[in-house]
Amino acid sequence: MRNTQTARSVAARLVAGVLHDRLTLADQFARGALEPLDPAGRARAQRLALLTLRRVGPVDRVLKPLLRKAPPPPVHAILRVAVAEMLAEGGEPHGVVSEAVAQVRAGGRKLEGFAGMVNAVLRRASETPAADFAALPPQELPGWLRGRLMSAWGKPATRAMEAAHAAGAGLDLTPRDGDAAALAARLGGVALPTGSVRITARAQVSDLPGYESGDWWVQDAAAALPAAVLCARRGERVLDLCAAPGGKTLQLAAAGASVTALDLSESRMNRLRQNLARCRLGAETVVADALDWMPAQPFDAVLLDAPCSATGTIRRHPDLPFVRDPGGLKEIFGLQAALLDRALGFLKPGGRLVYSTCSLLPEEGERQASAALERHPDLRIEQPELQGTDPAWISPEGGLRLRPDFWPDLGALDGFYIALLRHSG
Ligand SMILES: C[S@@+](CC[C@H](N)C(=O)[O-])C[C@H]1O[C@@H](n2cnc3c(N)ncnc32)[C@H](O)[C@@H]1O
Repeated sequence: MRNTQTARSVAARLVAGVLHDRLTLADQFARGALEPLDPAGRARAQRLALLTLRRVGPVDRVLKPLLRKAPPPPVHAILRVAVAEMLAEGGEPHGVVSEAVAQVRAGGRKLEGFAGMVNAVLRRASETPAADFAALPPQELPGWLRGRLMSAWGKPATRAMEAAHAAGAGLDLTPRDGDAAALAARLGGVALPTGSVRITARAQVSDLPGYESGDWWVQDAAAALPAAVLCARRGERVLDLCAAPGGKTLQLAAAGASVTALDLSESRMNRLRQNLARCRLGAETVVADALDWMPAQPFDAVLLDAPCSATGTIRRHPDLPFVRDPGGLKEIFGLQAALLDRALGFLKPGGRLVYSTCSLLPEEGERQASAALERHPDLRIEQPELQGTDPAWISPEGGLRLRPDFWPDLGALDGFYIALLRHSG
């Protein structure tokens, strides 16, 4: 095959992998999908795939009237990536169209017959004014998730979340020394009200000043808040349960706590250890199932960042809605409740627990906290007091609800739920 190893062709294969084979981008990267490219090509292929997946709905609105029937998945993906590049990124039509045609020609006997159609369709698509494309409704969430979000948060909020998903996410950093203003000035970013730094310019993470010396780590502004709510103090014994790859462990260790980080996954725990080493921070690491493990001594505080649907992270992972379905949700809700009960048993009397999930579903947030209060009559929920958060984000039971339609002027944040729980004594 000729011409199959460009950023555009790899992007098209990634998009087909998500939309047709229902593979996450992470799975495809792990299988070596980016390997044929140099570092700049890899970054470009990822960017193009993300750009396309965030706009499949609008792209298909442009393509549908131009197609007599759906072409084979590899051709469809080439068309989708090309339309996204031309209409959302201002890609120069001549170059985009001729490479798309070359990709189809290089696709062997099954695909080469589509070259003429691809040429004609993309030329017509390129005539769409960019402003008309930008005005199309954003990519909709799949029905199972959209329905749940509509009933939890209402139609306007769900639409606003879809718009935030389409807009994507900047690069958020957590400063090791907590000085967001200084780090923002050093890197040309913006200090966010909650203490994270947002980099809006395109940047290669490992090229940014302070990466090697571990002066900061990548962490969405919302993901930085569970540890902020826990507010670990120097010398406290803190358990980070479900810890890997360790963004929250780094925060707890940077606060001076004596941290035990536990996770089920050895490979993810290795990433946590690498992150600790880069940031010159220390923690005890344990690879174990939290449901079987027993600590030698109870803890002052526990942070339980439970496994979840990850529906709060679609800004960063636009592949998720296409590959996930509601199957398995009940099981994960049950695991969250079991982990919460287990984690409460690891606390000293009067100790505190932060329960968090990067989910938009109340079943993984508000309802888990309320159900825990019912199961444990001596448990109470304390309202978190955090700089930069809006009092309207406190939900009726007292937890903190974060959604991607919040902070529209600052570039949004991931969806999260955070509750601070304490035994009465
Ligand atoms: C949401 S992620 C944690 C992210 C992490 N807290 C951070 O800030 O980087 C959930 C983690 O739970 C771990 N996990 C799932 N089930 C577990 C169990 N039964 N015991 C321990 N860890 C578990 C997964 O391996 C995964 O790393």
